[in-house]
Amino acid sequence: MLNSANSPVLCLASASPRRRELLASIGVAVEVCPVGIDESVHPGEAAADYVLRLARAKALAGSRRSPLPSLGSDTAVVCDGAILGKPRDRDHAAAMLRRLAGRSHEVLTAVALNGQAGLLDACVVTRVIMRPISEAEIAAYWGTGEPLDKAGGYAIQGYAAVFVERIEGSHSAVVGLPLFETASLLERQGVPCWNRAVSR
Ligand SMILES: Cc1cn([C@H]2C[C@H](O)[C@@H](COP(=O)(O)OP(=O)(O)OP(=O)(O)O)O2)c(=O)[nH]c1=O
Repeated sequence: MLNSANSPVLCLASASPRRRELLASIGVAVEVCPVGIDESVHPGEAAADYVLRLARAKALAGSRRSPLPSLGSDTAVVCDGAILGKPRDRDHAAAMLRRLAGRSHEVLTAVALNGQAGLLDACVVTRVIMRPISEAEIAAYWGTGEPLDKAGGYAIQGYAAVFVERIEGSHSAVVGLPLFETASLLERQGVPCWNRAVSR
């Protein structure tokens, strides 16, 4: 019954295994089409504009690779208005975690879906509140290997869960794809999720 057991219904314009797993969790099987996009921030660009621009660009690039409806997404960690991308190295990762510890920051995730209804998008903001983190923990966390490919240098779905006191918003959005908003976009584009044949 679930699409995940059948043929792909969506082109996922992303190299992120998290996004593929999140879509599979709501019964959406994808064709993975990673696209190379310049992720530099434009001067003076607001964080929401930035993630939306990248999500749209990824979705459109996916549409050039596949005839299926195409989904792109982007996640950024924002602290005091500064966009924190992925850490370059150990020192950069440690500096990011020191900055995020003992306070709250925002995670912005945009999703764009190009399909029969055109290019539709949504942007979700989630507040993440972290407890203070010791220098020993910061050093040990680097050793887990988690920080490198994550915005802000941490993974809420992994070892960094012990640092996160609470969130206000969407857990799936922090991991890389806001599932509630994504399901709504899929429905508007006529792309089936697990509940397509069930009345609401
Ligand atoms: C904050 C946070 C981010 N992340 C991830 C989500 C995204 O995959 C990544 C941010 O980088 P993105 O550029 O949004 O995505 P990506 O490079 O992984 O994949 P692609 O551009 O091909 O779609 O950080 C977590 O997995 N957990 C977290 O807690």
